[in-house]
Amino acid sequence: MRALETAEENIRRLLNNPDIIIPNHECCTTDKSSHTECDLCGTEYCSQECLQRAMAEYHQVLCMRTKSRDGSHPIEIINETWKNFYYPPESGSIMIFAKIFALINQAADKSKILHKFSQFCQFTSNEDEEITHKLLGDNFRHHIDVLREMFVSAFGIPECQHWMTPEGFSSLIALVGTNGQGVGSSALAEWAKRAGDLDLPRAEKEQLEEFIDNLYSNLDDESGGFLNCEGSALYELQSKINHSCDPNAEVCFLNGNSRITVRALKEIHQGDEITISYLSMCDVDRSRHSRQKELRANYLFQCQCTKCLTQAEDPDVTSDEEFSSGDDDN
Ligand SMILES: C[S@@+](CC[C@H](N)C(=O)[O-])C[C@H]1O[C@@H](n2cnc3c(N)ncnc32)[C@H](O)[C@@H]1O
Repeated sequence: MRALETAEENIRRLLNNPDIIIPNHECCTTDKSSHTECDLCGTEYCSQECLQRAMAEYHQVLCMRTKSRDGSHPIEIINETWKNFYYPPESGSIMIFAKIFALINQAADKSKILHKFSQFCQFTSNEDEEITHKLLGDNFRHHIDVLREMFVSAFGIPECQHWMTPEGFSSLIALVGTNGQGVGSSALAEWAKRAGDLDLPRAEKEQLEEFIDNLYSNLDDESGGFLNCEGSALYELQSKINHSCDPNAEVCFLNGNSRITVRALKEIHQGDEITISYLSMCDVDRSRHSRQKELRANYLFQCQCTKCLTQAEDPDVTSDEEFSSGDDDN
């Protein structure tokens, strides 16, 4: 998910203005001289190393083997269908399923990689709470079935039969839904961070900061928050970390790429459980009732963190500012 465009190309595209020039080009991390592509299908990679790794792990299965895009390849059909279901499509998030099937299909030792996936939580519902993951609810059921049939025809391999039934495919969706981590990389954000860190004379620094502020405010008007190369990723270790509404650590992307970091928010002693928040910074400050509602809908659990247990006697009130989903207050 490394951005392939330069920061300048990024801003020109997002503002639909081909004349914008950004200063301090040395802060842009995109190195086009290292870019390469798959000879057969033309998929672009940030480096030869990245292409070789993809080839070794999954690209031989995903490769369309032609550079012409006429919409008939199963991968194109899956992507197009996804875009029709969602806007903005963030089509990367459907490609994680294609990558999972391709990884297994291409692996020499299929049982080893299947074992890895079996280590992630993959419940579709929490029977004690009588709740089902919101992606699997009535509104989404038809979409899931359409996608399942497409995946069956594109990747129907014997080793993955357990995910090809309606229940099995739902459990795969729940696996990504409850363990997946959103990743966004943006050439502009990387440039802005590095440019902001430059050691410059005061007047020059203020001018640069003003330029960056203006860029972001224009971007907000033009494209909203949709700036990044976005997708979902599964991190084996990070997905083992439980949620707390008063976490002692947080997840961050220090380099603006897909390398994840878990950073302490307070002192953590030997033997303490490391916890992160599955809720956004803003949502984690809401009432216990609102937090639990969101965690039940998205992650299928009744939060047992220390903060929730301490607030167990609080009345079931919803925070003034409700979650953006606008769900019923159940
Ligand atoms: C991404 S996994 C976290 C790792 C998981 N505990 C494991 O053993 O693999 C998320 C699941 O962990 C459990 N979980 C995480 N935080 C929790 C909390 N605060 N209270 C209760 N269950 C929690 C829930 O079952 C949730 O669906």
